[in-house]
Amino acid sequence: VSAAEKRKWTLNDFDIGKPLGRGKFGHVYLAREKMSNHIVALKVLFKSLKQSQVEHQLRREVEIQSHLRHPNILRLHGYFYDQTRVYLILEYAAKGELYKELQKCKYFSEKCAATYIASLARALIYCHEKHVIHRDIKPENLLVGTQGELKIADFGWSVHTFNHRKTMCGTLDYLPPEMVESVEHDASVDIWSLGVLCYEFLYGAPPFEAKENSDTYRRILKVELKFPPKPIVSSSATDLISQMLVKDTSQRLPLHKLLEHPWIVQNADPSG
Ligand SMILES: Cn1ncc2ncnc(NCCc3cnc(NC(=O)Nc4cccc(C(F)(F)F)c4)s3)c21
Repeated sequence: VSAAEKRKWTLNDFDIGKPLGRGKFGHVYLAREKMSNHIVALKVLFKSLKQSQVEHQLRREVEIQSHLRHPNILRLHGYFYDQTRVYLILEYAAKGELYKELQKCKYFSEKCAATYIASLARALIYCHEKHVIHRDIKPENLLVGTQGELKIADFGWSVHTFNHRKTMCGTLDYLPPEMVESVEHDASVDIWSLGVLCYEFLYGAPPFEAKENSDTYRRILKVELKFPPKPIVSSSATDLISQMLVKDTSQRLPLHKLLEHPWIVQNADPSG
């Protein structure tokens, strides 16, 4: 871990700037580290989040993040706490939250959507090579950097897959079904989420959206996938989405095959 990540930070190491957004569990501010003049995003977790509770999860997030260095993954430099709050020191994504851009323009062009999906696929291939599954890929967790590049943020819910095996290396015998079930899920959960995201980028809403959660749940389990007539979307795009939103995890299009799919090859801007 770099020296910066090890040192003990305090709030008065930073000048606090404008609010950037209110994420789950806390607010995010623009901030400048006084000594280096480095611009960062500082996430201040709500007091309600007892330090003890989040401490281990934060430590795991920092641990996972410390192994990840990728242009499409937002850096978490470290965290610190004072008597009242916990603070996360994050890379600043100058163009903010992707979901706000999606709300504004309703849906993205095929070229824009393909470029975003390709860069996310590359970032997820990188994560999976490091046995990290994000598990929470959605517009709210995607930020935009100065060059318009996507940054996957918030690994607060990600897992190191071999952790499971490590804890399970002895035996699965004593695990209840739900734990065995969760051990089952693997990197292919991120392929499914990327397929949902691709659909939402092109149509402006996720494929299984329904008023009631129970309906959404049923539609996901049935993979009730329908492509609306408007906006007009190419058949190669719907072909790609259909290969990702597959119930059988082993049949989902692997991420490296996604990068070779005609829709990506013909539409994604290689610079990402
Ligand atoms: C809005 N916005 N605009 C520009 C910009 N630039 C950078 N960042 C922004 N927003 C913050 C994005 C995040 C990245 N990583 C996160 N990580 C996290 O929030 N982790 C986390 C939360 C609560 C509890 C726990 C715990 F303790 F339970 F583990 C862990 S949030 C920006």
